[in-house]
Amino acid sequence: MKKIYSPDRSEWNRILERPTQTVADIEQTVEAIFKEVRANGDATLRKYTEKFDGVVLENIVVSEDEIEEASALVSQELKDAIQLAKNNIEVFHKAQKTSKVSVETANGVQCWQEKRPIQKVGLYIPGGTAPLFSTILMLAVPATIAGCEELVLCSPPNKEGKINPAILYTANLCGVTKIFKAGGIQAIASMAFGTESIPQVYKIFGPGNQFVTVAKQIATKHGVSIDMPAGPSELLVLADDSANAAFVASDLLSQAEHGVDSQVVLVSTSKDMIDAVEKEVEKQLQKLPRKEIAEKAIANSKLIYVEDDRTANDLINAYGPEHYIVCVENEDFFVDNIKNAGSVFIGNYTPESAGDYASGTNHTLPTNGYAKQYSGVNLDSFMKSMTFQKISETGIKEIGAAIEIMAEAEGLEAHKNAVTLRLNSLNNG
Ligand SMILES: NC(=O)c1ccc[n+]([C@@H]2O[C@H](COP(=O)([O-])OP(=O)(O)OC[C@H]3O[C@@H](n4cnc5c(N)ncnc54)[C@H](O)[C@@H]3O)[C@@H](O)[C@H]2O)c1
Ligand SMILES: N[C@H](CO)Cc1c[nH]c[nH+]1
Ligand SMILES: [Zn+2]
Repeated sequence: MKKIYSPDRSEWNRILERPTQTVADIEQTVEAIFKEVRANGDATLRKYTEKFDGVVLENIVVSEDEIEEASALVSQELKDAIQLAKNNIEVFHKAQKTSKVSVETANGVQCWQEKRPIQKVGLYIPGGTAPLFSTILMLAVPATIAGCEELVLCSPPNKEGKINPAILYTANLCGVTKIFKAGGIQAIASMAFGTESIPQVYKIFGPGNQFVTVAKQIATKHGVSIDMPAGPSELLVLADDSANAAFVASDLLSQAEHGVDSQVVLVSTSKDMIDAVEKEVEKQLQKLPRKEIAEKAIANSKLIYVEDDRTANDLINAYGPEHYIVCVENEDFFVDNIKNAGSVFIGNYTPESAGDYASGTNHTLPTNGYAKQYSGVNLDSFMKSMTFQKISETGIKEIGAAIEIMAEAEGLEAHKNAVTLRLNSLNNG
């Protein structure tokens, strides 16, 4: 990890640059695969599954038998843990329901706003380096609470042409029945355009590596919307001397082990804490089964010393981390003043892993600085807000003249006429 002391503000962007490829880097590859999928559907999906996942697919659609077999391969202990996590995620996302907003803006003019579910949604479940079955809970649970009608799930197959049993078990538990063996760019393209096997959807959700993330961004040019760019995992920990260095190191490593392009950062006003965390990271790293991956991510990561709380807070807002752990005595100041972060974890006993799995919050979150403008997945992500209005005879008399004047000023006579006809009919009647 690179130690940086009191960096000048002008250097912050450079120091905190993400190791991730962006749209510009892989746009051409993505567009070429999109074009092929659009033209040749399943045949292209098979071709790129062979190329990128190294498997010749027998079937793209997961069968009922495969789902049944998978359930038998998942231990009761894991099933119970998944159930506990599902319950908490349901509680938190059900609590996000809001009632309709209705107001009489002028005498006889009633306006209201209601939410309606997005009918067809695509759920991407990462499976390249680890089978992230927890992501199904994060997507299928809110989609179901929202009332989405069609849930389409894609996840990359392994070398045997199968999807991990825990993914199939969790999908089935969440009532997802349309499950397809498709990963990466080819999966996103398939959901964007539809193929012989995979239905086209209106909005694509879910995290993934840089190829998945850029493919989702490109999909928006082809009429599909997305939750947000949710790419390689990131964590920023803010710690002072009240933090536990071993806990902090374990949190940094928890996100470093996701992928070589994960980014983890420690910000501290204590040089002693920085040194202690560095030692702990080195110690804990040796014991990790995914040491090789975590080591590469850690090599890219930063330990940053800043002189005071205000500078620390400004730097964190300039970075906009996906996950932000606050482990300092002065926690209220930082919690009150965070403007850009996907999800915030407060105190020594709130590991980021809790949000990844079981506390109830959603782990599908904006990365690469997109926390500055995007929310993480939540119940509203699966809904659209629609407005309604009903205007009475009194109401049109109340606002009609203003509409006529404004329409005329914009040179739109037909607009004006739609009001004038009604006012005349009321005046003549
Ligand atoms: N931001 C979030 O909310 C969030 C949540 C969970 C996971 N994540 C991130 O998701 C990612 C999961 O990545 P993963 O790789 O394990 O699984 P993945 O399913 O996202 O990607 C695997 C697919 O990538 C494609 N691929 C691999 N190499 C390629 C290449 N050279 N060219 C084109 N396509 C290629 C393959 O088709 C493969 O199926 C990690 O980076 C993790 O940090 C983010
Ligand atoms: N930390 C990931 C979000 O960046 C989510 C996840 C799933 N499983 C474990 N972690
Ligand atoms: Zn994680």
